Amino acid sequence: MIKVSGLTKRYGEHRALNQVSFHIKKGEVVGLLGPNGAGKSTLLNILTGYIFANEGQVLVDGMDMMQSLIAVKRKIGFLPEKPPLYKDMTVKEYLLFVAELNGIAKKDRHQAMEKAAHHTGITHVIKRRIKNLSKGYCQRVGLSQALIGDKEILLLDEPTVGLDPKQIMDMRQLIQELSTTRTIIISSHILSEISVLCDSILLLNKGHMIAHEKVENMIKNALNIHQLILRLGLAGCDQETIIANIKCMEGVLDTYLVGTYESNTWDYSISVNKGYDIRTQLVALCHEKNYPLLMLQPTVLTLEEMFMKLTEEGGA
Ligand SMILES: Nc1ncnc2c1ncn2[C@@H]1O[C@H](COP(=O)(O)OP(=O)(O)OP(=O)(O)O)[C@@H](O)[C@H]1O
Repeated sequence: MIKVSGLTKRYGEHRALNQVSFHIKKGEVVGLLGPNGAGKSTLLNILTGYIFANEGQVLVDGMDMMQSLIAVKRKIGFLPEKPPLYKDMTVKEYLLFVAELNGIAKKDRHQAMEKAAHHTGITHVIKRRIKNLSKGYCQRVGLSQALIGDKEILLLDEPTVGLDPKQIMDMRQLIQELSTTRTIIISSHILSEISVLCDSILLLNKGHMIAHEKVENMIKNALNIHQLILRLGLAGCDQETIIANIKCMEGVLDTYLVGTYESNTWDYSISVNKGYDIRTQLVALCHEKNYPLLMLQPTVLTLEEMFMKLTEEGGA
């Protein structure tokens, strides 16, 4: 449904996107993740046709975005982080206006407005002024404007930001309902939200795409890495040598200094491939090198830690 190849966007010398390629199938719900400045908004803005890339190609349903911009735009609905609402209008006036902007014939606008309002459950407030609605309802109005014109693809930028817990649950349920018949990309910082709503995760970091994985694989990968926290007393320990000694053990993926959680101690995080239990070796190493071993605690990598691992320096 959406095929992106070699997309690069430069702002002056800075590359906000660097050779990004991915393929999203019809009906897929994709979570767009990445730390601040990763390029998420830039990517969404290119996919909505709001800005253009310097290099690369976007195909939507087989149509080249550059060559068939209007036809592509007709397929894509966009809910920006701050929906473009005219607060003095009633919901009905606003949605009719959006229908007009979408090029819908006058005789069909009313029906398009009603359909979108029905989808998002705001039919009972269409006569109210937008400025008098709660944030949750404003977000629903924003979603309705994205749906007007039976859009096949929805791009949702941080759709639950600023909502209270009840509104968040309602919004998620709404997105789940819409996802049964649409292709959706959701940009979010909330990993639990992405793992509930999405089929796959597209992870960006500093303009590079570093993963496009099914959510279940991402979780499985996280579970496949075991993590140990090793606490050593300071006496006679050279941190770099300790890290080097641990890193050369079989099965160890990474080791780094976490910090101090108890006076005169250092905690080290050790990631180990599933199937390896290096605890006995670690105890032997500490004994041999006289490292004061104070704690050795296994933990499981959460999706958040997996995300941190992939987006940290050199994580790709
Ligand atoms: N109009 C612009 N002019 C110059 N640089 C820009 C412009 N827009 C974005 N950038 C830069 O491009 C990079 C990617 O920005 P973008 O807003 O796409 O990231 P993001 O992943 O959406 O971040 P956030 O989560 O903070 O919204 C950042 O370094 C940003 O400073």
